[in-house]
Amino acid sequence: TPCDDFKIMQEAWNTMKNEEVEILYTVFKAYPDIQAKFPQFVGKDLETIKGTAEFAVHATRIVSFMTEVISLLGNPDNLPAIMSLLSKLGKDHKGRGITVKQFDEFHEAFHNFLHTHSVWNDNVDAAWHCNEKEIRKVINANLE
Ligand code: HEM
Repeated sequence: TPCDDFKIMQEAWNTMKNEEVEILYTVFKAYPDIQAKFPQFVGKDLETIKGTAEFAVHATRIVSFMTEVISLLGNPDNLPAIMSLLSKLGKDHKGRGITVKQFDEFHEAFHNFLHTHSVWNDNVDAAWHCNEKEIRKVINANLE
């Protein structure tokens, strides 16, 4: 299955994973309701907060989480670790009042970011979608 092509997914991600600030900026720009859930960013001008240390710190938290999960893919021994990371992410965000709909929005904006990178192609896309589907299932089950 395309899910087994996790290596091409990891290689593609490695070329983008240090664009933390651009990734969070893309998401906030497309969906101000996501920005509004952050006590430290609510009501502030996105262009201004983009350059702050706080913004970089939080962007790096999110993107490092993705890197951690993506790195663990492909080894069945890592499945319990992946499940526990994703369940915790879902539960912690549920506790903050964040919805599946907002994760869908995040997902869509994040994909717009991914697709604008030259490394993206049909093989990366297939591997990404297959793995992501499984990942989202676990997060959603804990958000609901
Ligand atoms: C869907 C919209 C999302 C909203 C509204 C949201 C909101 C938040 C908020 C308010 C915090 C706490 C910030 C703080 O304490 O300074 C947080 C923490 C965090 N978020 Fe999100 N988040 C979203 C999606 C995501 C996604 C997609 C990921 C990763 C794939 C993620 C990863 C994290 C991590 C790793 C933390 C820090 C650990 C924690 O406290 O749970 N978030 N998020």
